[in-house]
Amino acid sequence: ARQSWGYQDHNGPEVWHELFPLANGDRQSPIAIKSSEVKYDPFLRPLSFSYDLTSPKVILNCGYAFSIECDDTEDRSVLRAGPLKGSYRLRQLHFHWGPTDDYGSEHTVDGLEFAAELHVVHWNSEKYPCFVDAAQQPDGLAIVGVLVKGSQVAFTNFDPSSLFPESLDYWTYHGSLTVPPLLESVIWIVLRQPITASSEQLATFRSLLCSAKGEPACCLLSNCRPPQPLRNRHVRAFFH
Ligand SMILES: N/C(=N\S(N)(=O)=O)N1CCCC1
Ligand SMILES: [Zn+2]
Repeated sequence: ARQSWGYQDHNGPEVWHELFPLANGDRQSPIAIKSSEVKYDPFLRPLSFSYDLTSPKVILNCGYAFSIECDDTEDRSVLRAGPLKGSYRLRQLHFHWGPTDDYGSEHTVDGLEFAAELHVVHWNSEKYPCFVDAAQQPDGLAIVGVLVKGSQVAFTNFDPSSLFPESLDYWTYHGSLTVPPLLESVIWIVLRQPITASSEQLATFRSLLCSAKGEPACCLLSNCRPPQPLRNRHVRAFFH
């Protein structure tokens, strides 16, 4: 079915509220992280993840990005600890990017926009039977956001942790999906240290098509939602 929303003027983030009223909700994502306003939380634990190389199954164009979909029928690849209670099962990973290397990340840090952003999506498999159910719950999903800055870098294998930066320092806050249905079910864990991608890799992102087969080719030049109001939320830091 034709996608009802996208990133162009007629169907982009500024009009998502027309079809998805949650767009104006109180825990929307992404946000602009202001490092001077985050609060160190000594009770936050280090992230703990274990990813099985065989979990990723397919890579596909999901219309708003390309995503690597994983087999989440059992607890083979999980994320634990950090700000989380219990364990969250790997579902999929995908990227967001912009029309040039100057911007394209969804979260920003002290006004800094990065070239792109990786999202590694997990769901609370201890409390809920499946991703779709978990996505309706305030503690249903945990998404690791990895900022990507433009430059030359080697880039290899499917193990999502191969894409994590050296430091696992992170900020965390309660938010939402950044794409419709914008469900406010996400515990965001945004890593402080960015990874790097080459200009050629970012250009390849932009060559992805958002037009359906048989339609005139239309490239997905950008798929990043701008930061949303923080409202009555605090961002906690794992690091000093
Ligand atoms: N995780 C997601 N979006 S995002 N950009 O919040 O990570 N989704 C997973 C399936 C539908 C959207
Ligand atoms: Zn995303």
